Amino acid sequence: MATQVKKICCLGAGYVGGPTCAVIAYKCHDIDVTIVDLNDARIAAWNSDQLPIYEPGLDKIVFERRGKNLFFTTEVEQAVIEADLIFVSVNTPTKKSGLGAGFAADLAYVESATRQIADVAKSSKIVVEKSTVPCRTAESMRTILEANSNENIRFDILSNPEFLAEGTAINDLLNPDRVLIGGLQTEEGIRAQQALVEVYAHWVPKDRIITTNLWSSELSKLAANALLAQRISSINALSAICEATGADIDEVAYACGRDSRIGPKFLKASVGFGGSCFQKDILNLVYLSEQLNLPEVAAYWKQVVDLNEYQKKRFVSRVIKTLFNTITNKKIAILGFAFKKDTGDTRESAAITLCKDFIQENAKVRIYDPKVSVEQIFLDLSEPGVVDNTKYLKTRVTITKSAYEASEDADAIVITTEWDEFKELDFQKIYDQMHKPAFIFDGRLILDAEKLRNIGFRVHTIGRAEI
Ligand SMILES: NC(=O)c1ccc[n+]([C@@H]2O[C@H](COP(=O)([O-])OP(=O)(O)OC[C@H]3O[C@@H](n4cnc5c(N)ncnc54)[C@H](O)[C@@H]3O)[C@@H](O)[C@H]2O)c1
Ligand SMILES: O=c1ccn([C@@H]2O[C@H](COP(=O)(O)OP(=O)(O)O[C@H]3O[C@H](CO)[C@@H](O)[C@H](O)[C@H]3O)[C@@H](O)[C@H]2O)c(=O)[nH]1
Repeated sequence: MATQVKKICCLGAGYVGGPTCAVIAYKCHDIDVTIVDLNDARIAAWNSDQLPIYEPGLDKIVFERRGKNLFFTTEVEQAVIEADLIFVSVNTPTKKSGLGAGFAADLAYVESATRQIADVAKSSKIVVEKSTVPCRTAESMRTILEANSNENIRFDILSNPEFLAEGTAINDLLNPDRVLIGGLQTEEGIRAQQALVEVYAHWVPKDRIITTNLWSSELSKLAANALLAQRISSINALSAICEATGADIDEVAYACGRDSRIGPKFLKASVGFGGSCFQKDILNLVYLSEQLNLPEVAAYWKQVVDLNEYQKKRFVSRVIKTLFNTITNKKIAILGFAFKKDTGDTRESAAITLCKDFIQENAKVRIYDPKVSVEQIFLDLSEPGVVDNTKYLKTRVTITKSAYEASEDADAIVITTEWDEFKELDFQKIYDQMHKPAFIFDGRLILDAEKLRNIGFRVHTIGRAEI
């Protein structure tokens, strides 16, 4: 018989912990879900009308269950003591210093969360690794937890990586392609695995709940992200060939994607992938491969990230070259700052690299994004440690309230995020208020180039030759 889970605690109220556990509360009224975080402001926001993250459909779910079987608190100890299953959903950023800096995942938050559980638990717990971690991290967690268990307390450890994508998180959680649960293949491990299967089975068909051993589960998360990012780097590499030959990347992607072995998804050329996961997780895989003395494997995956950097730089060069090899004091309207549409998240957004490069070239950058705050944009563009960088930035960067305001007197528009509202803009109005020649660089292939050319724009699209 599987243990029945009645109380869940989630350590980490971020982009994953918040939506994931809110959906569990929404679908499992018989389970109490408490999401905890060390960050007071974040928890206060989860308890307010203005949630700390923007995600379509999230408000409805949180507002419906909050205070009933969904709770947000900074009282970590109490929540851990009461829970029978604990998700560890803390951040695992790339290490900035020390061994493996720039590649390895920083596991300090995972370890401290694990120690916290070991320190305060007074009864047996199922501990679930939700964060994305290097393969075999569960072993270190188990060692820490087992060193603190006794005849009255045992800890079972599971790996349950999250596959949601930002912007579609709620739909991804409500209708997942699969849920992956890895466990030790012992009697107790399998029992713990089944307990978590039963939680998801409240709404996920059982044939979509995959159970594997711990290490396959951990590695599958890194592998899935590496494979997805590899598709984008592949299509972006082809976009460079299209620009040089007259082939059209959307047509190439469509033609290739119609092969059922390839499939149509994740073949959209862009200014480069962003987000908190792809780069971090591939670098993590590169580091793991090197640690395993597999340098050829490491080099193979590293190329996916290198190509992504190349794509961003290639796009910047195209803009500068087209604007007569200088953008000094030219006004460039940047439409979109988030790393993709339908999120306010800017982590590793290609727009950051592009804006920094334009500022380096002394351009005046006017940025509009429907969901990213002014403070966040300045934070992303500032260079830590450089004195008065913010003061300088304010002379170069203007954040506007609309795409129209951003493009006033601009020399060029650069589309960096594929927000739907950019497709609906009145481009005649925009053209009329821009310097001439008026340039548009579509880094997301969302605009009708023909229509824009008829208005008078000079249009440059990623993956298409200049006309
Ligand atoms: N963002 C995504 O779309 C996504 C998707 C799948 C997996 N992941 C993975 O999930 C993990 C979390 O990502 P995220 O985007 O939610 O990160 P995040 O930074 O938004 O949230 C992590 C939260 O954990 C909190 N925290 C750290 N240590 C804690 C502790 N000991 N106790 C309580 N709270 C603590 C932090 O204050 C922070 O609010 C990462 O490993 C990430 O790779 C992220
Ligand atoms: O065809 C495509 C698809 C995506 N992107 C870009 O790739 C980045 C990542 O997009 P996406 O994968 O949709 O969003 P994430 O929220 O980063 O989700 C990825 O990373 C998560 C964190 O690990 C995983 O859980 C998800 O399964 C995985 O899709 C964004 O900049 C997109 O604009 C493209 O350029 N072309």
